[in-house]
Amino acid sequence: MTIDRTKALELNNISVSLGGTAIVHDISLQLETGDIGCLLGPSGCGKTTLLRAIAGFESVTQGQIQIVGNAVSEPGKLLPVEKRQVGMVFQDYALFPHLSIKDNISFGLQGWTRSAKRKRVNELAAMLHIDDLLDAYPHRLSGGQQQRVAIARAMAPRPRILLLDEPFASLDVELREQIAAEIRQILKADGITTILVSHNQLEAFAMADVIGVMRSGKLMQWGDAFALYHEPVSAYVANFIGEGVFLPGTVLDNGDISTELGILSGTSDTVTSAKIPEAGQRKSVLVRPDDVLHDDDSEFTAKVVSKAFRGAAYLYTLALPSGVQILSLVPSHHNHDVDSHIGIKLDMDHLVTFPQA
Ligand SMILES: Nc1ncnc2c1ncn2[C@@H]1O[C@H](COP(=O)(O)OP(=O)(O)OP(=O)(O)O)[C@@H](O)[C@H]1O
Repeated sequence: MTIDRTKALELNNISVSLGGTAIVHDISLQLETGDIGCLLGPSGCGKTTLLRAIAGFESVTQGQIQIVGNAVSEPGKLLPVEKRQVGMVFQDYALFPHLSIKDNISFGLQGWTRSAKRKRVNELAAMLHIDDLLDAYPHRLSGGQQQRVAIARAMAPRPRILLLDEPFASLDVELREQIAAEIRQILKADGITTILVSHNQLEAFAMADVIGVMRSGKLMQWGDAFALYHEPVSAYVANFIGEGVFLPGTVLDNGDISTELGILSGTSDTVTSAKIPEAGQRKSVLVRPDDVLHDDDSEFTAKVVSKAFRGAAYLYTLALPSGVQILSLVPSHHNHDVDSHIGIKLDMDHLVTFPQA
């Protein structure tokens, strides 16, 4: 049986200006029904503006936004927010202080019968573990509890799309990843298509099926966490997602790349360019910390510059003889002193290279 994976959200080449300044440039993306997408990027890159355009608070100067196949925004057309069937959770949660939690959650359920309302409120309260708070008022709740209520309120009318703007921003940093994973399960159980804004990649990884990395109003890459980490399309995305360094290298006649840590072969440049690189070209090879293995028998050595304890592993910063520094993630029972020399080798199953800057 094929599952109907209708496009819940489609952005086709949209641009958005604020006060006459172009903020979002020519962005296209799609989200399937029930999927969770995350817009990730540094402060000021236009994530919130894009979310607001999807919600209907901002109009587009170019392109089209479709929600479940209906054009809701295009130049000259802006379907009002209340007609888009979107649910929203803002950073500050914006609960109604004079309403009980129960009434906050059922606020958007006008027109529902009393029993249908009660059923939906109880169902969401159970999912979000706020059942015992239904008669309380917002001021009595912790930040985490208020956030759950805000999410329940936005989910209640079964919106076509749920929009979350930095939903974990006011929670403790240690809690964020865990709560993101928990909220993901709840959204998935309810089948709600969601798009959230974040500048924290761990949050994005824990929560989203698809992640869009933004920079200066542009969408640099739209893909799952694996693709962003292992197949970044640009040096910017490679730098932004995960840790890693660029190891200088030179293309050999057979397409392999000669580097300070040996000759590297494997698919390279498949992502950045269809052309086979020419011999002699200088390249930057993306080396992730998990690509660098400790091996006492290796012909290559590096000096330990610093190390950071990460629980199960140490993240070592190592200096190669040329001075180039690389990172290596090593199980923490291998404890090497700073300034000592260790043998290392690369273990990479595919190469990601970029033209050398
Ligand atoms: N009304 C406005 N008029 C002109 N420029 C604006 C307006 N509102 C926001 N901007 C600018 O638009 C850019 C994008 O802002 P936006 O809030 O979308 O970014 P963001 O990626 O969500 O950032 P953050 O993570 O800090 O919230 C910023 O440079 C901001 O200064």
